[in-house]
Amino acid sequence: MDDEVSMTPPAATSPRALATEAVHAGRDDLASLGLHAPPIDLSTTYPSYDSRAEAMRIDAFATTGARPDGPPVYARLDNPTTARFETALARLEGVESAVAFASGMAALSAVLLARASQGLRHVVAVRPLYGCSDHLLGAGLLGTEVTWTDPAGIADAIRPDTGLVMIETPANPTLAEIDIRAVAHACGSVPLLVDNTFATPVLQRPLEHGARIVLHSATKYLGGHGDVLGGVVACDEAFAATLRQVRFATGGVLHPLAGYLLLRGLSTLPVRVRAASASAAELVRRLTADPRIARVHYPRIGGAMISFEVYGDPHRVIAGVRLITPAVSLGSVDSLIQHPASISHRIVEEGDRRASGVGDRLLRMSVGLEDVEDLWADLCQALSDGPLPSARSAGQPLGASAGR
Ligand code: MET
Repeated sequence: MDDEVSMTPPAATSPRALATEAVHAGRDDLASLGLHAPPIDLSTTYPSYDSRAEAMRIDAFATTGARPDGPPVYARLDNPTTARFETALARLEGVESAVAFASGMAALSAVLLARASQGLRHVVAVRPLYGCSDHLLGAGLLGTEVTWTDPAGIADAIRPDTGLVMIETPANPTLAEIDIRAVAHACGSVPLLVDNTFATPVLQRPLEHGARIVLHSATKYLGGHGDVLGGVVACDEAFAATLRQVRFATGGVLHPLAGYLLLRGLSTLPVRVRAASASAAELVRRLTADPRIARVHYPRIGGAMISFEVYGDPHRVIAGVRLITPAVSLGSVDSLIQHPASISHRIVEEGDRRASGVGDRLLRMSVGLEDVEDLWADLCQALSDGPLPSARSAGQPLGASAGR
């Protein structure tokens, strides 16, 4: 009989493709554990008969912010199930580390607190951002001071106490795109944070273009099924260590069941994003040619999010859908539609909202995995409930923006 079979998987010899990482990252040790599905560790605390060793682990975490060596002492320090999701997301974004949080807003809060704790309270940001991100920066709830600018104004807006430049591209909800590389250059030594929730690492990896921090509402495409709330920051290990310390101090941890669901979501992320994007592109083509639609927004990089402005009453479209789910949020297997001025961007002051392109007739749709003909039929009947455009005869521009 052969000698014992090695329980250690052979080291990867070459970088793996994104689709492969999506399925395997964060799971590399499973075969050696004799497992197929990742185990879920629901422990809130971890027993130890050796208080001196526990004290050392606590000191090490307080000093370094590194993931604890051995049992995590307490679930606010670390969780092995969530850590699998963090490992996998970091791999997909092509960076050393990721730190997961209870929601996207908890993740953004931790970034702002981490920079403020380093004496860098000033943020430069470009609108539009997701409405609650805009509010968190602007309301000063965390002691942040924000300067809003356009991409060309970033370099001039940076001050000695600027700790962060923040953009979202494609933007929520207008799908406006920003040249990440150009902005990263303008940032100089100030870290650029890109909210990559809409694009996902399937379509865009901001760290490859000079961004230093990537933010996700994991609730959206990463989870992918509308049943898990979470947030995650991908970055280098030095900043991840600070984020873990902030997470420990403020308690915005991701529940391990959510960590499990997010890891499971990642495995189908590339397939879901590509399939939904194909349907979105087809809907964009049809909407662009439709006389009931004033304008269609769709980013050059593609994706499954579309926005469009109607001539008629946008609330009637929301009331009229029968297959598409009339709900805020995005990135689920089912299609969702919402009116940003009423919901996702309600919290942004009306003038700022309008000035950043979030008009009252704008609708945002997250295209899911239904058959595109069924989606089109539902959109058509919902649009038909509204009045036909009078503006069209006045020769107002029709058609898509943003590269279409
Ligand atoms: C609570 S409103 C928004 C949820 C989500 N971030 C969205 O843009 O739809």
